[in-house]
Amino acid sequence: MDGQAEGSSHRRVFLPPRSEYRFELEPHERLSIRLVPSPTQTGEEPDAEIFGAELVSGTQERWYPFGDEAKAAVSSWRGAEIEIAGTASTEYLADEPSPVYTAYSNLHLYLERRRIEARQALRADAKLLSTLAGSVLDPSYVAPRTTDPGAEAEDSETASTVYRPEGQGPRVMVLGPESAGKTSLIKFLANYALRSPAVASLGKGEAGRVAESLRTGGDGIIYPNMDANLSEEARKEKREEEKRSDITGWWPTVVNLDPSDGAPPLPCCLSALPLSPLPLASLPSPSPAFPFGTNTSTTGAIPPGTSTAHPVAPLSLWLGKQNVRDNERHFRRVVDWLAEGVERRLSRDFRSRMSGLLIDTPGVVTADARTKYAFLQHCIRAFKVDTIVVLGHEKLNLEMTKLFAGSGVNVIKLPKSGGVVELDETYRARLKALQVKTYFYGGSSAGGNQDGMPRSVLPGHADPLGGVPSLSPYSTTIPFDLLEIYKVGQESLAPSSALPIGASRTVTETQLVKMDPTNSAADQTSLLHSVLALIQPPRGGGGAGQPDSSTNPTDDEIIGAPILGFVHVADIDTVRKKITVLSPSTGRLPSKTAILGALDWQDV
Ligand SMILES: Nc1ncnc2c1ncn2[C@@H]1O[C@H](COP(=O)(O)OP(=O)(O)OP(=O)(O)O)[C@@H](O)[C@H]1O
Repeated sequence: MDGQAEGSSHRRVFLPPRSEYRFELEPHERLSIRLVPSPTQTGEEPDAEIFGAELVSGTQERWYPFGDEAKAAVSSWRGAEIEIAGTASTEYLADEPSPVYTAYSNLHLYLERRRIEARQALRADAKLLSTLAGSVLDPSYVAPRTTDPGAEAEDSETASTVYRPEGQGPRVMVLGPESAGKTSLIKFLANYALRSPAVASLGKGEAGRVAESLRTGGDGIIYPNMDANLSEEARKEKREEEKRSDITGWWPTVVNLDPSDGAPPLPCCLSALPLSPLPLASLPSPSPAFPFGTNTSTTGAIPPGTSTAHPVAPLSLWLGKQNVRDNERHFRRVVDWLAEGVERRLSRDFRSRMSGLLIDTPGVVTADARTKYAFLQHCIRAFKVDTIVVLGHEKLNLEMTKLFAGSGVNVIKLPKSGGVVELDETYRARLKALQVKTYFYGGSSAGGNQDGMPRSVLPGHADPLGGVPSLSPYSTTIPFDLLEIYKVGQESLAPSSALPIGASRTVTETQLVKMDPTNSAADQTSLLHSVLALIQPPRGGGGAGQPDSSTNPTDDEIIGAPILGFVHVADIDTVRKKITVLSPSTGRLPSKTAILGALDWQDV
């Protein structure tokens, strides 16, 4: 296709009502789609959406770009005509009915009812309201961490009794085998929630205050005495404005517990992404590198996009592995910390609380049945899941129903969509490399092909996919002893003679080990070309020229610390005892405390 004038491939496709047009892009293929504004055959307004994100037609042609091997489907309730530019080696109109129009939208309606009930409960509960609006948390509304470090899953039930369900929106977990369409369903449910005509407010005027807070650069969270300092006149003006602005749409939090390729912001992370219907209520699907919108917080370099919903203050923790089964005990610990972060948020942000959680999970494999899905059970308890959705897996559905019978957890079976694409290992490896590359170098537009030949830019492709600008990564050289790097659960390489008498050399699989690049050649080797997560220094950081910790932080302080950014280890100078790292933006690194995982990358 390279070198071919893509303008020649403009074509129109007619979508009958409740149909689905699917496409799958190969490497180097790009596509643009727009909704043609002409009325349907029955004279109705046409409509089209991609995983629940509406395509908007207007007087000006509005094109939606796709690339990076994106695979998706355009669905239409009333029927529509779409115009397509570019080529896709696979594209077809589905010949079987899509579950989007039946099972998936029914699920959304059920969740919508649950959110409205939660809103009613919140509006009616004065004590809870004052708690939520307060900056001081009432501990009775915060679920504590479910387990103590190292405790087994079975112990966790007793610890969760303090949790209060009042005013909680639905907490949905989507389960299924690999490539069941779990992430796509989460995106669909998130988009439908964001687009809802409901107003996530506590009553008249609340939405205006949220808007005001966001407009003035705040976090959109309403604190109790925010109005107290205003003059009477300013208050009156505000009340007037509040009447005018009612933000519609819920504020769901997507929790991603699947650290494999495609995880936001990078593989090996577990994240909670509180979504906001402002400025625009949709998570589009231009590239699989950003499955849930662009994530700005960890780079500091990417300005929030105006064309996509983006998370407000997302929380990412470092698992350091792409497969949760590689070290399940460690996974559970990270999950507990993430759940605690989410719980704190839901206790002070009423809109997130009433909107609920949408939890994406790694695909289950047959081996999980042997351990009774122990890691899933742990996550379900940690996040106080009340609705389990099983996508296209009879046995898993039966087993979940049995496991949670009588526990108040609702298990719902949904069909898998025929459009879901099985992704192979080489695709997954390319996606992982693309995510890392995009993090450091930003997006690349489709301005030229590999031979440097200019090619006609497809409509909508002048800017990089996802609106992520190109970045010029910055390299910093740091002495070994200034950067504290930890790794999880590997045997210490100290010679036995250096250990106290009687001490065993084994380090438990969840213990954190401080790396020693000065003395350990093995540590130097494992650091080179790795991507390190920089975490919030547990004890406040050490300032310029000083290491972050004077005393060793505890394991939990490190595991539970939010990720502030990532660096790539480009070079290790063993003679000068320095490490050269690449970061996406200039300026001081956000932290000098890092964790190593299994994520590495080389620019090829
Ligand atoms: N209806 C559809 N039409 C076309 N492509 C689709 C459709 N539904 C899903 N896909 C694509 O199929 C692929 C797999 O779907 P998805 O990522 O949702 O599955 P998953 O169950 O989350 O997979 P994993 O187990 O890898 O997490 C994705 O590239 C997605 O965009």
